Amino acid sequence: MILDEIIARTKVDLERKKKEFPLEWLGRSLAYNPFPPRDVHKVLKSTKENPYRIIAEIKKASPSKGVIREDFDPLTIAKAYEEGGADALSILTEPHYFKGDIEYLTQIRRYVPMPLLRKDFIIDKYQLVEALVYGADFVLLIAKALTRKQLKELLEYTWHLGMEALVEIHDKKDLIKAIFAGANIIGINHRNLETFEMDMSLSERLIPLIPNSKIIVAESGIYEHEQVKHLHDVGADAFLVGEHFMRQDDIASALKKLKGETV
Ligand SMILES: O=C(O)c1ccccc1NCC(=O)[C@H](O)[C@H](O)COP(=O)(O)O
Repeated sequence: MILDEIIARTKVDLERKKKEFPLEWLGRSLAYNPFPPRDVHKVLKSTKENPYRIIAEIKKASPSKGVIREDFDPLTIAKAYEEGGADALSILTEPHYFKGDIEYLTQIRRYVPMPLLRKDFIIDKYQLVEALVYGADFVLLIAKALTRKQLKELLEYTWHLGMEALVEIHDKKDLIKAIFAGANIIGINHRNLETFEMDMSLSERLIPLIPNSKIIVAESGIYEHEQVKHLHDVGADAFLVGEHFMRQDDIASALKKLKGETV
């Protein structure tokens, strides 16, 4: 089970980090934090003027695809996303399976204006403080990786720190967890994180069950404008896209095309 494996590895790293840099130490650096979190609601909610909100992902590798992009410079990619009109960036910070690095958040935050998502396997409040210190505006919380109680506690602590969370679901059980925890932003991941199977009709089935007040993000397997248009028509506000962009030479043009702009 890959998700269990990633979480077990994350726990080992976490114990080491907590010894090396105790929470009190990390917390102290918040006094000098140059990166207060920014409002992500207004950039992710679809409007008439800007219907297709894009969260563009920076990821070198993944368990299902291996290395996706050899020529990988996170800041260059972030700038291309800015040029293409991305609304927010999703930055993989998990080091072993996605070849990410938490330092990418700080590097990118200095140079691009869009809100940043810390995309990782968050199971502990320590990682939320870390996300804030390194410059994240919002974090990923995966419903399947957490109990109801854990999800609620982590979500509330995220808000306490002034950040937001994208709460990711893959079925009705996850959705119920997300609603009970009080999630404002719900991501429907078309990818099953255990089997890697894709179900592109999942958004169609789950969106009608989500209260209107929530911001809805369609995640994974998105590569053409027709898909974005269809998912928007069934109620999605924003679209999380990784692999498609990571495989492009001209990332900015690919982003514009995905939004339906003529390039
Ligand atoms: O993608 C994987 O192999 C994976 C495995 C285990 C946990 C998470 C995983 N991926 C995270 C994601 O779902 C994607 O990075 C994200 O939604 C973007 O998807 P895509 O556009 O298909 O790269």
